[in-house]
Amino acid sequence: MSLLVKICGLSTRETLQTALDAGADMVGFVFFPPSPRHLSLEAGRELGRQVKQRALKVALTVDADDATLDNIMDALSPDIFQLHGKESVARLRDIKQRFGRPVMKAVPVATSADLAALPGYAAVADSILFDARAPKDATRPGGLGEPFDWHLLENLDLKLPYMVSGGLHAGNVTEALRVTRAGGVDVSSGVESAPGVKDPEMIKAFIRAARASQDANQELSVR
Ligand SMILES: O=C(O)c1ccccc1NCC(=O)[C@H](O)[C@H](O)COP(=O)(O)O
Repeated sequence: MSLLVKICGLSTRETLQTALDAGADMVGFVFFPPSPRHLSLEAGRELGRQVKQRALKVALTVDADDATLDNIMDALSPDIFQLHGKESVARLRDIKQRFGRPVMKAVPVATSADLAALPGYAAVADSILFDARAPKDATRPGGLGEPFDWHLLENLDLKLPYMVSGGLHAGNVTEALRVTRAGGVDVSSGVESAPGVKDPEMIKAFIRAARASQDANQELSVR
């Protein structure tokens, strides 16, 4: 199966176009006011129109209520909801039923104990995004540019598609994929020149490196 590459936290027409032209499979839009990547509904509507089915639109929310999700549906019509808060398994089921969209549940990872939540989520979610657990004093649960120990996923036996994220960049994405065997990679800080400021050259370099990793790891696996 082909590797999925997600560029998250896009907020300008120019950098969204760069990600689309460079072949991103998924483009992430953050709807979380404390984030430097937060989008207004109108900005989400405008950027969503630009995607034109060239990639999957991912709406990223944190413990959002139904009214917020309704507004995002109306503005962006996302292909996937990425739920990056403390959403329960029951809430995942509720959102899937109410909005009829696949949900990707972010699972914060710091130690192996964090994987205990997986079976419950895996029974309902359509995919999992493993991300570095945010420090207790963080202003947001993700997009912090810090990796977790990828070896924690080394013996993962998950039937669901999963992505790895957290502190990825063009220089470490190959190793992250080799260790985690993830089917997708997700990046935000690692393609920014400053918090919330996406860099076109960094976006292109990350996608190039991820595609090269996919080829390299496939070669290794057939040897
Ligand atoms: O990106 C944000 O600002 C953000 C805010 C609140 C919750 C999640 C957020 N990002 C989630 C993502 O999917 C990021 O791409 C992921 O955490 C990796 O971020 P980074 O370590 O900066 O590459």
